[in-house]
Amino acid sequence: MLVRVYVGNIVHSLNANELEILSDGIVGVDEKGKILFKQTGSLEDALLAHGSYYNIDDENTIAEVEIVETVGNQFFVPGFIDTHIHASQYPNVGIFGHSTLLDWLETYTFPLEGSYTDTNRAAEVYNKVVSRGLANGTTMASYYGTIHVPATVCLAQIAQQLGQRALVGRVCMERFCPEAVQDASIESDRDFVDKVLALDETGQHVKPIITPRFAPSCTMETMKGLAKLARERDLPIQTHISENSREIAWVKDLFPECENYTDVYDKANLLKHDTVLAHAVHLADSEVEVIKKRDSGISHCPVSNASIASGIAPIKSYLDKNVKVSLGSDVSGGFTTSILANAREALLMSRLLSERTGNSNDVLSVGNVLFIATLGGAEVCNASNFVGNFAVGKQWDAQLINLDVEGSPVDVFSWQLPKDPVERIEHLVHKWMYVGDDRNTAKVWVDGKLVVDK
Ligand SMILES: Nc1nc2[nH]cnc2c(=O)[nH]1
Ligand SMILES: [Zn+2]
Repeated sequence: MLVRVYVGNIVHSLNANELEILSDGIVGVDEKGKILFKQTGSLEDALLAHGSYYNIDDENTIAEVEIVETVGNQFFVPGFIDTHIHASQYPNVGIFGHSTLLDWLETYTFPLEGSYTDTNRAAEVYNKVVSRGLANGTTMASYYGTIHVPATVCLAQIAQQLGQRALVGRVCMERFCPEAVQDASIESDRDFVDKVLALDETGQHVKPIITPRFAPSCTMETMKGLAKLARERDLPIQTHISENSREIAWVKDLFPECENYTDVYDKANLLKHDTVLAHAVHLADSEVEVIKKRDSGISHCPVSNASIASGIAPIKSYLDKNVKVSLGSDVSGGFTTSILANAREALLMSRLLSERTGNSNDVLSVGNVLFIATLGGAEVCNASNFVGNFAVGKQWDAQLINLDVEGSPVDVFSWQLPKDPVERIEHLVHKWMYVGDDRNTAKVWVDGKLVVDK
């Protein structure tokens, strides 16, 4: 049996507030990408202790050990999980003018999405967006495609081919948009679900996710039908919630029988343990309570929330209330696929919020945002039993970060580095968080397989 051993500087989240930083870490991974052991100390001792994994399989076969060791200013971190990205909107990144949500949808988004009757165009865009995400260290993403079944199945196939884990949603919408982007037929959803389930029987690589666009796009009856389908087939759900003030007022008008935005989804039975709610910028405390009670998760999309001027979500308070929180790029409301850029924006926005509220507790730490970028994402996508950090038994979904790479945007001054090895890695992580980009993502593994090697 081949065992790959990852050695050296290892950084991962244990929970929202605790980063484990090892300078002499050793993680052993089997051929199927499963983490067999994680410890510190001497490599020789570790290999001896786990002899049964690498010694002699039978009289003639000596199993192989492959070692990947960090050198210089390098460290391993878990792959990023982007819990909210519209793959179909990728051609529009950077193109949003002065719009805000509702006019942005009409002006830029619906016309582009309507064009995915052309599956060749979809394939071109989806190859690019999945590759770009992987190059930025995103090992798993929860995608919105469009209403089109062939194009959205194609997105699932491309993620599978390129080796990125993906939840893939056919967007369901039926009103307040051009006819070219209306299809709320449950038959389309059943067809889509069957086709994506057929691609991967484990559900750990690609899986369908039920996707009512947002409350204004669907009637209560349609949302109830989708919730029933998700529950019958044990599938996750994704939608948008409480992103923009005008949108919230509109939802109030459209659903006068409901107490608030969250109540619309609750009455539709859409809130469950694997429901991903994007944005959650302007929730009332009572709504946060309901989301927590249903064990649904939030996808925080800070770059999008700044770009189309939606507002600042109080993420630290959600974490303090033990609500599940993750990060989403929300391409193309957000102009980058980079979850590192979103983690940085989350940090900055939390500082602005704290200035406004006068509450220093609103400030997120680097550890907090690394958590929501990785393990938090796994929790929100109901995948934390197999990815999100380097716990024994999970799969090796990881990035090798190299601050010394040629052309690196980060300059490290060796005389400035703390002597203590753990503090030294912490210093490097902060440098990466604020100054780094995809040039520093040297290698990416999904399921133990190397999918990016720059
Ligand atoms: N950011 C964002 N919000 C939405 N609300 C409904 N649809 C969308 C979308 O495509 N992007
Ligand atoms: Zn969105």
